[in-house]
Amino acid sequence: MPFSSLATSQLARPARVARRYTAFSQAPDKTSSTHPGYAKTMRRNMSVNQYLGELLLGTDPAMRLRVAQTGLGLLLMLTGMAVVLWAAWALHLPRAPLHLWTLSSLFAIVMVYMTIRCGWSQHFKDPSLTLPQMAIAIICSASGYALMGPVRAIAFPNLLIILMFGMFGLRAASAFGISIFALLAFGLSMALMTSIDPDSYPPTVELAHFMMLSIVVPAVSVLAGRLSRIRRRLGQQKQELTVALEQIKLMAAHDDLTGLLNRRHMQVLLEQETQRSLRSGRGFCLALLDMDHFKRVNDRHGHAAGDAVLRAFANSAQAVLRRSDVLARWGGEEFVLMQADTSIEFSRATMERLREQVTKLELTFGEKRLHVSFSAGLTEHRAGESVTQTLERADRLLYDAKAQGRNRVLAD
Ligand SMILES: Nc1nc2c(ncn2[C@@H]2O[C@H](COP(=O)(O)OP(=O)(O)OP(=O)(O)O)[C@@H](O)[C@H]2O)c(=O)[nH]1
Repeated sequence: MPFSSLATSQLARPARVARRYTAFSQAPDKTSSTHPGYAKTMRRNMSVNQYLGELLLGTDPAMRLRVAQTGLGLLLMLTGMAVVLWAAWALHLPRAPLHLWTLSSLFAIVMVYMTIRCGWSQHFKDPSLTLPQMAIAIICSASGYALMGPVRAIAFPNLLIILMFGMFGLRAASAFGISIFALLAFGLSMALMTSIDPDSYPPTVELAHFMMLSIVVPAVSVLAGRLSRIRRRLGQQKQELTVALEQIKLMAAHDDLTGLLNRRHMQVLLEQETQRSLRSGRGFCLALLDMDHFKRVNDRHGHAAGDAVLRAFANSAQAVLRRSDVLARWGGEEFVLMQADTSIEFSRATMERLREQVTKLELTFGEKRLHVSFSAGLTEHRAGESVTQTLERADRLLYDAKAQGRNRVLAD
């Protein structure tokens, strides 16, 4: 090959490789997120996974958890059975009884799964069927022990797993009951095999097995019972914390004396309403209310009477206002009312109704009777302005209302 052609061919190679690479990289790759079919493929894959997940576990989160836990337990049983079958095959043990055992155990497993998955178990106090599941697994294990001959010791760790698995959810009495049941089932299996086949199941060995089980099984049940108590206590504490958190949230948002929203929370709501109004173009009305001559109430009747007046005002206001209206204690004897999606005319009418209602209030302190009133400045939030600007306008109107003799609502 002439040098020039060699050179050309050698030089041309990288270019071809590069072209091939480019062609390859530009080929429609369905696994690439830029490929138009990618989203569709992902959707299809997702839906297959979702479909299988929903078919096996269900959609209700509590049911999914229950079935998943049962599934894990059953999977362990299945793998245990596989080990037994393998050992039987390797040691040339009689197959027929083991196959019958495998089939009946599989039937029991499927029945348990179906009972939980189909929701039939929800009629019971414990929808996870912990005790029946454990009892079935123990019976399978004890009957397997009778068939496994030289490899029957496999059944012991299996029994411990069953006990550990189920006992987390059981109360101490049930945990104790099921461990007695396990001892009886294994004791029966051992006694039976000792009398039927003493060569493979020598009485001394079986007695030693049983004695060991009698020590280990109750010990596991005690430990599992303790764990279950800790778990229950943690659950209870979590519940108490949730309730406490709810109370704290409530207290953080409300005023102790009147039960109305407090200033901090109202400020958040006002900001939210301003943003909402900016997006929707629908305004809201704001009123600043202040009790008249409140200092005099305190001075003449005492601070407790002043507190009672504030509470009475809050109660009667809530009776007049709509559920969508938000009234908050702004501080001292001052309140803020926010009415969303409300015209100023409607808002003014509401304020007048409230004013009349409050003037009709009659509070008695011993011999003395007390009438109160409030003054208010009412305005509409204007698009684009801040809450502070709206509040300042309401405050100016309130000031004017006070200046004009009190017990009145001034709106702009
Ligand atoms: N009882 C009681 N009094 C309060 C509370 N918060 C504030 N006050 C009192 O409310 C009074 C407010 O008085 P001022 O601001 O002078 O106003 P006013 O007497 O209502 O007079 P005008 O507003 O001009 O009608 C003060 O005496 C405060 O001590 C409270 O929670 N309970």
